[in-house]
Amino acid sequence: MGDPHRVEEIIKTMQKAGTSTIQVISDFDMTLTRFAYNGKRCPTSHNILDNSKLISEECKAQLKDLLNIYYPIEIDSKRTAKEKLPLMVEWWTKAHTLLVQQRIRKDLLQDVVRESDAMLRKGYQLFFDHLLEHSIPLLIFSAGLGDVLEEVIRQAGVFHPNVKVFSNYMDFDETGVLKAFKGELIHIYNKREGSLLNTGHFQELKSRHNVLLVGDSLGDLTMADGVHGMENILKIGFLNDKVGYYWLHVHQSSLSHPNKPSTMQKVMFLFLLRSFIVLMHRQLVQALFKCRWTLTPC
Ligand SMILES: Nc1ccn([C@@H]2O[C@H](COP(=O)(O)O)[C@@H](O)[C@H]2O)c(=O)n1
Repeated sequence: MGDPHRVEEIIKTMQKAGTSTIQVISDFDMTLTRFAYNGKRCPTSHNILDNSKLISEECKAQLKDLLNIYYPIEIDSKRTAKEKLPLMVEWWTKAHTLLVQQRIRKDLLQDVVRESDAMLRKGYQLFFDHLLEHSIPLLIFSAGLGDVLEEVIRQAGVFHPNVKVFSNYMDFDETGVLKAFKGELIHIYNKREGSLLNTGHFQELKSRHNVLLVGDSLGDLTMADGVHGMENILKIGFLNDKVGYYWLHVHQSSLSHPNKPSTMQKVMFLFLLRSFIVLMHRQLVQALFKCRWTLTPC
């Protein structure tokens, strides 16, 4: 936390305002799902499909090549969002074109998810159930694959009525074969609540001015842009491998990412480290003395 006092203030204000004023906006991949389990990377909603039996070996190799080219760009903290945006659109477009060529069958998506290593984050049950219990809307904004991620949530038994997903959805033909993707492409830099509200489906959100925002990348920071009359926002970022301290640099007020230390913090740290070493040394000397006294017969 950049400013723990401010975070505490926000939490207290939100608690006082009550559950009827809150909405939760969350990213999906690597935020609601696990980043790794037993030392192994968990799949994104795209990866679930990419690595499945529905994709030919040749296509798998092509999708992997794309991942190897574009993922390092996605997490490169030296490039600006402006620089990355066209490249991300390029990645998503190429990958979706390849997926469409695979003639994926809708009725097999359930199996693919069941056979995958997809896993919701530890504590997900409590999180989803608690929001339902208090009728708090959970909006999931994902640049992943809507049909796949919905299935992950459904199979985990937490696709409650208060959960709304905003993502890339597949368009199937009358025989249930993938023919295209519906609507505007959603990538990591255009996830916004504003576009949802314009559809008129979520009028109830207009009275919810307090937001809990959860994500893991820079693009996720703007997911609440467009929330009407926002009063308080608490942003929680998961530090996976997307150099997360930038979250704090941008929004110092309410994040739980490790920050890049200031000079003052470095001086404090060195001072504390020195005090700790001196103390340990003293205790060690005392212990040695004590030891000698105990061992020496009177
Ligand atoms: N072909 C692709 C394209 C993107 N990804 C990953 O999906 C993530 C987006 O999903 P969110 O729920 O986090 O919005 C993104 O971080 C990409 O790394 C992919 O795996 N394959």
